Amino acid sequence: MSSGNASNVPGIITCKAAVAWKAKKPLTIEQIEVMPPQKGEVRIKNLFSALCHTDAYTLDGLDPEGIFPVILGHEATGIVESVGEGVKSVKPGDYVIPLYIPQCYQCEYCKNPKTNLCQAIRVTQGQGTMPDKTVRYKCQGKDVYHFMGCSSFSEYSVVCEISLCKIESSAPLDKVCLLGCGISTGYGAVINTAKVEAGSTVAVFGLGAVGLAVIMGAKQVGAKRILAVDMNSDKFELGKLYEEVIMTYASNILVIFLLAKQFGATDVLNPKDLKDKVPAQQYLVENFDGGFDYTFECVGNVEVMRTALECAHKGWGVSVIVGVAGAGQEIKTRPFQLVTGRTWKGTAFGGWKSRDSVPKLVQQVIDGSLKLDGFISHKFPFEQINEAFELLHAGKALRIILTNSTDASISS
Ligand SMILES: NC(=O)C1=CN([C@@H]2O[C@H](COP(=O)(O)OP(=O)(O)OC[C@H]3O[C@@H](n4cnc5c(N)ncnc54)[C@H](O)[C@@H]3O)[C@@H](O)[C@H]2O)C=CC1
Ligand SMILES: N[C@@H](CCC(=O)N[C@@H](CSC=O)C(=O)NCC(=O)O)C(=O)O
Ligand SMILES: [Zn+2]
Ligand SMILES: [Zn+2]
Repeated sequence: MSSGNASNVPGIITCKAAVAWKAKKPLTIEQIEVMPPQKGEVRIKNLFSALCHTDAYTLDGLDPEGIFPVILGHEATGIVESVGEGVKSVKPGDYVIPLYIPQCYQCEYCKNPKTNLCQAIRVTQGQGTMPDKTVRYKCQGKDVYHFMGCSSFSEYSVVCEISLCKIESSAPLDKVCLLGCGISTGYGAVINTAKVEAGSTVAVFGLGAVGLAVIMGAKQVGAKRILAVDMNSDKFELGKLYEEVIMTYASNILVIFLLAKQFGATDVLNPKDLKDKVPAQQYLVENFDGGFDYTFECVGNVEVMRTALECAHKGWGVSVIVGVAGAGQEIKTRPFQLVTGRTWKGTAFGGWKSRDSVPKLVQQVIDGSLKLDGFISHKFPFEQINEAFELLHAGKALRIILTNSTDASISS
């Protein structure tokens, strides 16, 4: 790797990255060139990054904004390597979490307490570039696009200063990467978006890390009944999935794999078990006191979104869409469902204003009030990234942490 020069101006870094050249094809580990950070930009060394379903969705060609070749990845912890002109909030050596929803503090969205959707760089971020409409990555002489403003499946990446938060150096860096997306999203969906009250009833569809974080949040706020729904019954109990994972990937498994019930679910349902093909919403309304106070869709399936809305309680039930549906998909229901008092909402990053909130969530991890271990099923070296995608697709993993850098150290 070559870095820097005699005048202290950062130079091009040559390092490894997992490049997605095309949709639906495995990533390839390549030598890439990472340009120096420009005005308002920061170059970071990614230490740990985790896979989110949204990375798989984009690699599968389902994202209308998907663009290739690209470096995916958006749940990471890193260390600042160099900063561009004008950068004040971080300096080389600071530990950081990249944020796919930035916080500029200046746009009308940042000034509005009702939203976390800073729009300062949204257009160019969606086009896979930095705000000046150019990219900072090259591979085999070709430009490679950025992803969600993060591209953490690279040893080094360049991100906007407004897309970074500085975190405590004492944080467990190999775990708090999860706060860059999935766990913050599920937890925030409960706390910020739905504002679930103690004593509520809750149904959660989809028991990946996002859905399990919803369950964790619902339990924390004192929900009295939490139904966990998944087509994969292995997600309900500590056991079956765990045993299979141990047998297959014995060298990589962590001995912490808590599933729906361990997170706080009081009831579980596999819709495949419903007799006589009764629609799931009908079954749920009939068997759960007319429906739930709050429901959360954490799958990305528009049929499930409809079920989640229609099993929210008549008169007051609120259904939150968390899952991201594929290009061309649309939601539908009878308007009568809304006329009769159900509310349909959505959430991005759990409603957290990112730079203000993520350092506080990290602090909660440090003080032990927010626990992340149960969301981590595997830790792999970065080079095993394709195996990690296969496990996620097969429903045999929650969050898989990739160790991006040889000098990253793992907390106990
Ligand atoms: N709105 C936001 O800000 C964010 C949205 N997401 C989205 O949230 C969703 C969940 O993400 P992860 O937990 O990472 O995914 P995951 O792939 O780990 O988990 C999804 C779960 O849904 C289950 N599932 C699949 N089909 C189902 C069905 N018909 N009914 C019930 N369960 C079903 C799977 O078995 C799996 O357990 C994805 O769509 C992802 O793109 C993720 C992060 C942030
Ligand atoms: N690019 C897609 C939409 C993808 C999407 O909805 N992303 C979520 C985060 S998913 C994280 O894992 C999100 O927060 N979106 C807000 C945003 O401004 O993109 C499409 O074009 O439909
Ligand atoms: Zn994500
Ligand atoms: Zn803003």
